[in-house]
Amino acid sequence: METIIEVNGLVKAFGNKRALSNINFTINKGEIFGFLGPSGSGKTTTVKILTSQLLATGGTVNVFGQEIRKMNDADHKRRIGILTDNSALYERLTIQDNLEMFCSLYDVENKRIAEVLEEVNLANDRKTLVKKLSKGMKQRVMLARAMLHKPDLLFLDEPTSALDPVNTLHIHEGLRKLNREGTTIFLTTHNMSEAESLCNRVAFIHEGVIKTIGTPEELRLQHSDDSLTVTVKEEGRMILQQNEESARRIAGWMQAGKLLSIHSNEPTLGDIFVQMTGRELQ
Ligand SMILES: Nc1ncnc2c1ncn2[C@@H]1O[C@H](COP(=O)(O)OP(=O)(O)OP(=O)(O)O)[C@@H](O)[C@H]1O
Repeated sequence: METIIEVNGLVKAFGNKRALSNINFTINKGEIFGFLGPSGSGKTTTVKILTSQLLATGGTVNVFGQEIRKMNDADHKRRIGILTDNSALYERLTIQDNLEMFCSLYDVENKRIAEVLEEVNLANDRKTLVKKLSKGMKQRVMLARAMLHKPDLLFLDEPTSALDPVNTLHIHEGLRKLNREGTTIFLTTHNMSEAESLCNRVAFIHEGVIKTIGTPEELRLQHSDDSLTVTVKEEGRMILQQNEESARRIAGWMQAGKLLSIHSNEPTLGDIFVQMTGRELQ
């Protein structure tokens, strides 16, 4: 499997404040990797270091097999797409003109613009001036810009933070499509349902330390308490532990046609985050 990002012992300090402590992880080609943590946990700092906008204090970061500090050549930059809160747009130009400028910079044909605008649900707004757009629409234009050149690696810092649920779903579809076409995605979020629906693997970061890394499924299984919630006619809803006694009671309710629903109590990623850190993700 091809490694796209390899981070070893990453440390970042701002003066005497440590924002990141001994961060280690690897991301393989084709993954959608989620970096989950509450505000101030170190997500943006990590993205900035991985995209060479900020220098690390210690440790090593390799992207596409090359040390990030040596990654200045245009070819490498061309392979990366970035959406962060400091991605700027030209306010006095239209969406189309903004994207055309980026096309010429990255040697992409203008016809690609229609495709990305479709993916971010802005196909009918391409002639609108950026200064007239809402915050969520601007975020979608910035996302379109980051996707325009079909980068091998896409960094998204809170990509749907300003979006309503309908546009969030639309964007998720667009990101899955880009991922199927070969783009590896590194995504930061404090939205656990976004991580559950999009990410192959997630890392939990808290106060600059990675608490755990795994697939959402692995993490749910590791933290599941094996209990079941059952709803029974005339008796209501109850929680049962999985054992012989519960199996006998469930079989009895089934025979009597009284079992209305049964499901395992798997924790959400948000529940697991609280279990591990004592803090909510939001
Ligand atoms: N330029 C800076 N100077 C000093 N401290 C900084 C600087 N940038 C970030 N920090 C501190 O580093 C820590 C991590 O910040 P970071 O922006 O990476 O968090 P985050 O997880 O991205 O938060 P959010 O979800 O709010 O964007 C915070 O304590 C923050 O105050």
